[in-house]
Amino acid sequence: MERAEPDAVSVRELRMCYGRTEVLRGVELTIRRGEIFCLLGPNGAGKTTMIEILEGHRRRSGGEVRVLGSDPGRPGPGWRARIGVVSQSWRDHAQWRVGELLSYVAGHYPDPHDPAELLTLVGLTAQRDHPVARLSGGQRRRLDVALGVIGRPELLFLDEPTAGLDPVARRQFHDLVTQLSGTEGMTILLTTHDLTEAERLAHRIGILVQGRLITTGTPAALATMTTAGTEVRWAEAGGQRRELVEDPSALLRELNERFGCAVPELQVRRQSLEDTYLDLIGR
Ligand SMILES: Nc1ncnc2c1ncn2[C@@H]1O[C@H](COP(=O)(O)OP(=O)(O)OP(=O)(O)O)[C@@H](O)[C@H]1O
Repeated sequence: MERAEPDAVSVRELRMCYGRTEVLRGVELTIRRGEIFCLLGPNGAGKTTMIEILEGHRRRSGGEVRVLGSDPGRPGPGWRARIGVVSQSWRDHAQWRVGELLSYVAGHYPDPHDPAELLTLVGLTAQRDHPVARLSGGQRRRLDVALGVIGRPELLFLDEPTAGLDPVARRQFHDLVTQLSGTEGMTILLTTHDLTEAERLAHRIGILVQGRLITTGTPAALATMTTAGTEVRWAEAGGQRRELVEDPSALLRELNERFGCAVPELQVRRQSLEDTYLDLIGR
């Protein structure tokens, strides 16, 4: 019955106060099944608080929340096994061996992944017999992810999953998330401060500022939301010229005619998600 719920997450008028400080102020959000949704926002905006409420780890002050059809504040039996949380608490299990820990956690789920296959998927086969304490930061992060998805969750929460990873490990992690979303049809909610990561991974992005979700949209739609689209720069008459245009073709033709084929110091740059983000949070 619960599985007939069309959306993975539905949030209406969500409010959260710590004492007298209001941290979430009427958040409205829907995440469709199978979506990778990325929550962006400055430090202290309320992202972790919101994720903890959706995971059922924090009691909200007000509003309606449904996660996989249930209220995470009062989940039904079996609900917790349907969500995956990538946590760092496994570091307390430093003496466990990687493969043993994964097999132990798999034993708590009705239909878990095969631990050996999952180790291959996250690139930790060579570390199967290593104690958790001996893993590097990036390897631990992969183990965190393996532990978060071992129970084949329908919805996975990732709070700043690539913080501290080097560029190669980060790219491998992106491939892993895309693969999990594609092959398992998993819904994924992640937070990050890396806008390139958000652009690369997310089907939709939401920007949370001071406890309010001020906009949601696809990365492409958000990138051109607050500006004309393309920035063209060139040098002329001893100075720098800059124009923002929706379609640069006409301007480029005009510059070519004016200068011949080599327009001095020509730069053409699409407006990025970062431009919109900085513009929106700066307002
Ligand atoms: N347990 C708590 N008690 C009191 N205030 C808290 C608690 N947890 C978070 N806060 C406050 O709530 C606000 C939102 O914090 P939260 O961690 O949700 O933000 P965030 O968007 O995840 O930030 P960051 O990007 O820095 O991780 C902050 O002002 C923080 O100081």
